Amino acid sequence: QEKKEMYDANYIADIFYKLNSDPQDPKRKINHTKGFCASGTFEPTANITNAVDIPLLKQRSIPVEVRYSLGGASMDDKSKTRGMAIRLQGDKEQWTLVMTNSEILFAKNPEEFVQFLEMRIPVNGKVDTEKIKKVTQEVDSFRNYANFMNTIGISSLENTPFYSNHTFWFKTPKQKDLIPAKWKFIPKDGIKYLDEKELKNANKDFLTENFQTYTQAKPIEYDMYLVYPNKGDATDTPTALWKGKHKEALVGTLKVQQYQGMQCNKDVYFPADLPTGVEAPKDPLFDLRNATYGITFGRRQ
Ligand code: HEM
Repeated sequence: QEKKEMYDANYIADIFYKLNSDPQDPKRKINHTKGFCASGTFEPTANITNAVDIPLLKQRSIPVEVRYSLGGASMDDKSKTRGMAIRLQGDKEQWTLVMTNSEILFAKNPEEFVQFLEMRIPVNGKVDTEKIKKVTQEVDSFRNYANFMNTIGISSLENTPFYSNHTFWFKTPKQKDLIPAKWKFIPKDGIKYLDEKELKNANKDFLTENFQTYTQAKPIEYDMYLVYPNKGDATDTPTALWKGKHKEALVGTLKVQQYQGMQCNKDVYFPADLPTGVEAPKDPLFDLRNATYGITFGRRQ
């Protein structure tokens, strides 16, 4: 029990600082550090509120702020993990969705989350890669995450999908109980990875460069789907990969049009910022996640 209480948001913020901070730039974001900002619109599917009772989605076109990022403190766009944080700014309500290009998180609880990060902190200037390899195979969540990441490649943003990881809870017009669903944003250009030649030609800022070139002609579009669990799919952990076919609902289309510089790198995006009709996940990490974002944002001020 004592151990559990140690792993609060402050403790986890400290770990991120040990892993990712830069003494030259002490006020930078310490996870998903490199990123850029964009804007666009979200156009809900007509009548989607017949499936889920979210009044925000009655608005025909909702302005959106977007922050694309790389995982960790990587400064190289040729790394694999991507983040997309978006804020739907409706006339009356807003909805912040904070996602990565992985369908699953690497940890099912605070203990695993801490273990995953702590083993990556250099000791006497050295990262213990042997230990990381060994523990990755030993812990189910770590191994499953590593296996998932091995199935994907390095992608440009118009070819990158983004996932909620967590299962959220949705109000429907007819049922009393909320229903569980994950969400995903699937690029209309399809999910594709850079081939060897493209990788060789890409530089460490290719994501921004590609985005700016692409959006001169047209927006990058993603279809947002709710994915409903099948019988037996776990809804109480961000580590569960829901395999096979699922019932889905097309919620709407995100169109990302305008590059907006780097100013939003200073901002924070709270995954618990939800509109009427959507409720928080019931897993052991969501609240801690939000509390940690608050702490690291606070330390930047
Ligand atoms: C469960 C799935 C998770 C996803 C999909 C996710 C995704 C992201 C993304 C996309 C960002 C960058 C947001 C931005 O653009 O500013 C971010 C930031 C961050 N994440 Fe997560 N994350 C997850 C879980 C967690 C958990 C469990 C923790 C810690 C308990 C955590 C700690 C952080 C921190 C400290 C930041 C920086 C926040 C800031 O200072 O602005 N993440 N995450």
